[in-house]
Amino acid sequence: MTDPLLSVRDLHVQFNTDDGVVRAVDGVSFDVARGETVCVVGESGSGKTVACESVTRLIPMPPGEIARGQVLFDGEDLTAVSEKRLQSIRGGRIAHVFQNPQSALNPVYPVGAQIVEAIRLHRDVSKQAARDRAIDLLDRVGIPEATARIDDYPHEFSGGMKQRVVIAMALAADPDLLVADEPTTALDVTIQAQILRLLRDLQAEFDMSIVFVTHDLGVVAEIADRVVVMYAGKVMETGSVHDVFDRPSHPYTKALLDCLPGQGQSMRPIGGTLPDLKQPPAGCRFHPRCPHATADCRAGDHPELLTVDEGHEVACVYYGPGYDSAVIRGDAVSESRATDGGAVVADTDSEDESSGGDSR
Ligand SMILES: Nc1ncnc2c1ncn2[C@@H]1O[C@H](COP(=O)(O)OP(=O)(O)OP(=O)(O)O)[C@@H](O)[C@H]1O
Ligand code: NI
Repeated sequence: MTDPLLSVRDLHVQFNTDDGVVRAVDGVSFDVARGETVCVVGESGSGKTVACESVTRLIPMPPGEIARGQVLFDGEDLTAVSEKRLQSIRGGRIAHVFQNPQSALNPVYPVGAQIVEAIRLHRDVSKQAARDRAIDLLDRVGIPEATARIDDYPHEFSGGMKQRVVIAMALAADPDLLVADEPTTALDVTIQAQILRLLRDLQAEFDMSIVFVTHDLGVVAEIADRVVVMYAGKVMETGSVHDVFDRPSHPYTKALLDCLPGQGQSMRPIGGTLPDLKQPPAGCRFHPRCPHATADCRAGDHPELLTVDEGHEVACVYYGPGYDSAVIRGDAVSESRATDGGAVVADTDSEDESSGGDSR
């Protein structure tokens, strides 16, 4: 097995504010293999952006601080390298794409000039060669008539087309890793789907790894190889997209999946709110909202990640000694569904039961 391209290890990122220390990322570890798409998912405020921006130290420091941990990129610890070294990696070997394409484009320059600049920043090529490559990139990301549009200004493109331009710019230096933070959230649904398909195609073509941040599990199903489920600064569950969708094993993951709109339903939020990251609850961060919480969940440290299947890890006491994980995984639920109508989970909804009990 080759080393992962990116290995985030025991990362602790905090914000030292007047009101106290916000522990936004609190001991997060995950790997990204070459050519792999890893989705980081979780509710708003769970630390997804802070974790991903810390990879290239994009968070404001101060008030931000990487208090502990390592970010190994191709074996080099990016938390320890010089700012100069980091600048050459940013936009070069690691490219970021953000939610709002507007913020990545300069309104006073034509898009082509901006892509040419991005290319020439990281590659020693002539202006003409860079311009040809810019046209090629615009074409590859699906801008129609790229040759004619290269000298257009950002405002002459629609939101979806602008995001394509930004993606072309991110690809300019042929990065090994693309970090995309909710790149489709601001776009309408059809455009979202097109951009996701585009990223999937480009990944294969450019042989990139992608870290994709989203709070939308529908998007995860669409593009992820592996998934990191975050909650309140912690990794709650991690595994392949099949592990997480077919055998969700943390009550939080299950709750997120239950929020996915089913037939004729709209998105439902999980009950309760995120904990205060300045004073997180003792024990499992999710216990105040968890229907299965026991005294063990309410005391001590947040549970360790435990391996439940190869490559599938869960931070929940139910996978430790003395507990029956079937209660969470639902093996017991489907059993009892067949016999007593599935009264194990608290949210028994009689209408759901009559329509087959499919709560997803
Ligand atoms: N500059 C800052 N100063 C203080 N706290 C911050 C700062 N930036 C982020 N935080 C806090 O860090 C926590 C994690 O935020 P983050 O943006 O990573 O969440 P997220 O999972 O990306 O959410 P979203 O889905 O809304 O983008 C939040 O509680 C947020 O308020
Ligand atoms: Ni975010």
